[in-house]
Amino acid sequence: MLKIAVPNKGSLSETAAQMLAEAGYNGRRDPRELVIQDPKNDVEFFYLRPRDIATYVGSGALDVGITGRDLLLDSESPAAEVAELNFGESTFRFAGPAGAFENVEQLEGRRVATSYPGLVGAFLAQSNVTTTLVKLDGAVESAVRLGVADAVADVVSTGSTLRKAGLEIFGPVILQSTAVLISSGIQKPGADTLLRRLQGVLVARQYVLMDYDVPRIHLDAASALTPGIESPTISPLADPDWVAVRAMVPRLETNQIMDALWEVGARAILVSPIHAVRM
Ligand SMILES: Nc1ncnc2c1ncn2[C@@H]1O[C@H](COP(=O)(O)OP(=O)(O)OP(=O)(O)O)[C@@H](O)[C@H]1O
Ligand SMILES: O=P(O)(O)OC[C@H]1O[C@H](OP(=O)(O)OP(=O)(O)O)[C@H](O)[C@@H]1O
Ligand SMILES: [Mg+2]
Repeated sequence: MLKIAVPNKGSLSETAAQMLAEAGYNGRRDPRELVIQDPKNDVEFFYLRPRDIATYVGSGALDVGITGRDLLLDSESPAAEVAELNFGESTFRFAGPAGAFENVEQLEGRRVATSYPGLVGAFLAQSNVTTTLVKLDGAVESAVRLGVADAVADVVSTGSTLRKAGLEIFGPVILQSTAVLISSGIQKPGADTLLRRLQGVLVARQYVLMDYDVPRIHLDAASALTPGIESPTISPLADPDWVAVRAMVPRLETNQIMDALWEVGARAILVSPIHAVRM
């Protein structure tokens, strides 16, 4: 039975659970449940703190897991990143009081607060900068105002938490993070199926199905707008001068593509959601 680690709390937990449900796996109903078996799919889910997931997977106690790339690197676990999961996107940055710092070298001899001492320590060492790391559990943005650190290094998404704390980003991007699927490195039955199903969920979310009719003489122009993944499906219509076309198109480009198709003579343009995909 494949043992899968899933975040039990925090920013990643809801989307991770939703993706697994869309991928056809059983989820937990009670948020206090720690382990859930899904015998039909021959998998078992362990609900753990996202920060601990890389440790469990890296040790081989669990086979695969969903966590953040920043947490994986911070843990220094030997678990390997298998795929990006297109949620939980953030950057990891240094920040300090407005105007106080311009580059990472200016942190020499200063105090830097972070919940990611492994990640930040490795980055500073690589940059040949010696600092005192102040290890905090969260809300690190308050550390400067409260006088326990001169700067912070933390997860930034919209930047609003930093702004509210009167801090400004400076220096290089420490890391671009995203939710990732990680593996112990030992190939277990079911791991490939999990990956394929999750990738199917990502594609189903990113694409819609577009159908339209177009005069045969304009087919090349229309097909160029909707090349699909491999190539569009072209079907004959009762009227020999017209054809029907079906292709997957990126969800975010739906309206621009419909406008452009209309311009080249396509009509009866229909868009439908994709519920599941196996590429
Ligand atoms: N605002 C955010 N936007 C996107 N990703 C985030 C955000 N905050 C944290 N993350 C990501 O979530 C993961 C952190 O998991 P963690 O359990 O610490 O979540 P959290 O939201 O900080 O929860 P908590 O602080 O309540 O424990 C990291 O991979 C981090 O990059
Ligand atoms: O750039 P923003 O969109 O403001 O998001 C970034 C903030 O979100 C997370 O905080 P969280 O709410 O998880 O609290 P924590 O610091 O206690 O973990 C992260 O640690 C940052 O503080
Ligand atoms: Mg947090």
